Amino acid sequence: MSTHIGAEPGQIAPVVLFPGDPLRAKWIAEQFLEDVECYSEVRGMYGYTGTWQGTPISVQGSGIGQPSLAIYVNELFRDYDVRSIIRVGSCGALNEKVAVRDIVIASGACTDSAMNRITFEGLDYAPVADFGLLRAAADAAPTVSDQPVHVGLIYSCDSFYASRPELMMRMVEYGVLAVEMEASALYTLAAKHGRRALAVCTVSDHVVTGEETSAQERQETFDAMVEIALKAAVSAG
Ligand SMILES: O=P(O)(O)O[C@H]1O[C@H](CO)[C@@H](O)[C@H]1O
Ligand SMILES: O=c1cc[nH]c(=O)[nH]1
Repeated sequence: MSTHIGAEPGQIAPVVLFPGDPLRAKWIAEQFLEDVECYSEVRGMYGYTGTWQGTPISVQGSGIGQPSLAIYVNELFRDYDVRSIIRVGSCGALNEKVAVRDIVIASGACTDSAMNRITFEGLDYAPVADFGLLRAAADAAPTVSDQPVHVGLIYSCDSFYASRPELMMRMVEYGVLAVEMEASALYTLAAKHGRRALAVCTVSDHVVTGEETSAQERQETFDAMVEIALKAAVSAG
């Protein structure tokens, strides 16, 4: 067992779907996987392993924010030899071309986090998705749903309630599509460990217009994102 995950070696599949919300992990396991076992309830950050169309898949909650996510990513790669992690998250749209309920596949993730600054000192590292997973997800998207899909940059922000929202809008001037709180650390740690990572997010609200989805809509639209992630995981091998 690792420090924060209560699984024995071998209980976690090589591919992990990785929502922020541990109850979304439970929902994904119940809705999409067969022969499911719960391998961890430590801190209520549920982890499950099952199969999807015959392929072993795990789903693990990451918690909110990069420090929390980084704990689980490090332990999944280091202690459980996980090969690929696909974040399935919610995000806020940042420009008028992206609408609520659209899907955003993050080719790269900007951040205001100090985590990379400490690692890279004065250098700016560019955290990017694994290209094989990215291509597989983009190819899978139209086969799953007719929800619009955007591939591009997102912004992993440390603050949900930003004290300086004008800085978030500066990201928009440079083509950033959406804001969430985890992908940048996920991509950086995957690079460090020589593993693969991707973030597929559903737009749950619009930061500019204030439009929001209802809880029921969130549940229904999250379906497509999960299916895209599962298809990408299987087809990218
Ligand atoms: O829905 P999840 O995956 O948690 O993702 C988004 O939702 C949380 C904020 O409400 C942050 O974790 C953000 O990244
Ligand atoms: O606006 C949003 C929506 C989801 N997640 C975020 O971090 N921000």
